[in-house]
Amino acid sequence: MIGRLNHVAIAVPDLDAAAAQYRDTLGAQVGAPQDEPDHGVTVVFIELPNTKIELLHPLGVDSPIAGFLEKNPAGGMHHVCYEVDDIIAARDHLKSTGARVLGDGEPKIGAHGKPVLFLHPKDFNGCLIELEQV
Ligand SMILES: CC[C@H](C(=O)O)C(=O)SCCNC(=O)CCNC(=O)[C@H](O)C(C)(C)COP(=O)(O)OP(=O)(O)OC[C@H]1O[C@@H](n2cnc3c(N)ncnc32)[C@H](O)[C@@H]1OP(=O)(O)O
Ligand SMILES: [Co+2]
Repeated sequence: MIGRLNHVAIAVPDLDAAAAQYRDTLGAQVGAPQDEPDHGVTVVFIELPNTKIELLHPLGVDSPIAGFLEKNPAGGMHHVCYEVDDIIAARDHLKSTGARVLGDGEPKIGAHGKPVLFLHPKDFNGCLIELEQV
């Protein structure tokens, strides 16, 4: 069911500083910040030869990553995103296994304009999983 690793997300306390570090210190190809108000974050994507890094910073008052940054003020690995062919079939299969699908269970459009869903980290070895239909 899960396919390619689409991205690894890192929550950061200072988005501009983290983007500059990836661009200048690590010599990576860094995109422009994208506000995603529907998800409560601003994101910056870093293109790598085999996947992407997604830098995340809270946007708005009730960002879903605010609690994570309070617990991890220097930032930290936040989630991995796997690609799936059919996000509804994946969701229904996962729910049938007892996995918790976050939110109302309906996919939202993510940063790449594709449907995404999230699975509770406590159900997957402490790792927050995002699924993106490609
Ligand atoms: C523009 C979209 C973009 C894209 O790629 O397309 C994105 O990726 S948007 C990314 C931001 N959106 C989300 O993360 C949505 C899903 N996340 C959530 O709903 C919450 O973050 C949630 C429920 C995973 C955690 O929320 P919160 O921290 O407020 O809740 P708790 O304090 O109750 O946490 C419960 C428990 O889980 C641990 N936790 C929290 N976040 C993570 C994490 N990223 N990885 C691993 N574990 C996490 C937290 O420490 C609690 O553990 P406990 O032992 O009970 O203290
Ligand atoms: Co993501």
